Amino acid sequence: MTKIVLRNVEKHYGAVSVLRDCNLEINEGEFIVLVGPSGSGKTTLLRIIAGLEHITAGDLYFGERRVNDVDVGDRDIAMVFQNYGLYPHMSVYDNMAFGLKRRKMPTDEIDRRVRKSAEMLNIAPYLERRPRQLSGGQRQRVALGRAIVRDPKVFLLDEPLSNLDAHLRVQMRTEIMKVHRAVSATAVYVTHDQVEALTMGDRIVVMAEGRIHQVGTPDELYDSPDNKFVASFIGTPAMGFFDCPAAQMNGKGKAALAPRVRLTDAQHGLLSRNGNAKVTVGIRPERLSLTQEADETADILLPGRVDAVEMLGSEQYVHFFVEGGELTARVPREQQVRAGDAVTFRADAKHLYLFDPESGVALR
Ligand SMILES: Nc1ncnc2c1ncn2[C@@H]1O[C@H](COP(=O)(O)OP(=O)(O)OP(=O)(O)O)[C@@H](O)[C@H]1O
Repeated sequence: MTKIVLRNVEKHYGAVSVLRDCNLEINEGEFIVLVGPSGSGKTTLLRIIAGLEHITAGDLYFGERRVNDVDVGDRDIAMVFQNYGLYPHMSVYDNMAFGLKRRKMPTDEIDRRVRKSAEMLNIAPYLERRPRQLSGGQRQRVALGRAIVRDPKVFLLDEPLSNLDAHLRVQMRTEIMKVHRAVSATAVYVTHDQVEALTMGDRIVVMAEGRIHQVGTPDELYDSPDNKFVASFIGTPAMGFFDCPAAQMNGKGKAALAPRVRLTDAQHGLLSRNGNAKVTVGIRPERLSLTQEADETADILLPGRVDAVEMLGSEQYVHFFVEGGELTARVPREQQVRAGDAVTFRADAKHLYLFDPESGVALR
């Protein structure tokens, strides 16, 4: 186990800046997930931790030791990749033993470690097979096994489940977390899938365009996103937004189709402190429910028109336009809603998120 610290890390390829001013502390034994859209710099950050990429500026520490210039082989890390990286001509056993043999570990110790890891990962019956004789899920277990036999201080995983089907992916998430607990190494896991991030991470690092936007526990990111990007990226279906003049937020509603927004006193205070003429309002889909236009009890009343309905079996996602934006609501399947319908949704003021429309920063 080791603590990993990044201070003001930058990565440029020539004139192209790929990572900008990245600061992060990963605690000993923690399972950290780097999540973000394609091209946000997750893999680059992971490869920097591995020592596969050089840092353009800034510092990287493993514990107290500055490792900017330490070779991959001297960092005591193990990596698991999306494409497994197994040797096709070797048996599962030899794939797992390979790294240990190269380090001249005694044969009986290698055997003990390979068999113990194979037991843990339920691949003991396949030790004599070649990788091509295994399913995708079994190959991924071998790749994990090869990493854990080395008993590394740091475990780096780059989209290890993205080649697996949806069902297997869910199963392997649990397996990986079990393995992590058993080996108690510090783990850094890259994914573009926010559900994977929320279910696996002790903490999550949300990245976009080479920057770290927010670091927090799944609850912190879900409940208190620092900006509109994090708010929209974390959560399925995604949070919807509409822009609203601050002056309209007095409970009256300007026109027949304008949202009626009756804020809490605290939210009014926030708006006047920030001095915004306009504000972006965000609402999570599970906080909206269908109501009538004349609903006098609602803090927030949102008349709109249905854009599309996604049926999911147990429930449906209703996407609807309101003045200033588009929202999504989770609606019980019994409630009949069709594209083109005029609808009115309600929400409680305490479930609103307020953002600066220019910068996207959450108002606090
Ligand atoms: N060797 C390189 N030379 C120039 N640009 C590069 C190089 N490697 C990566 N990049 C660029 O750096 C950016 C970040 O890439 P990176 O692979 O880290 O993103 P990512 O978040 O892991 O994306 P993905 O989820 O698609 O793998 C991308 O815009 C990519 O094109």
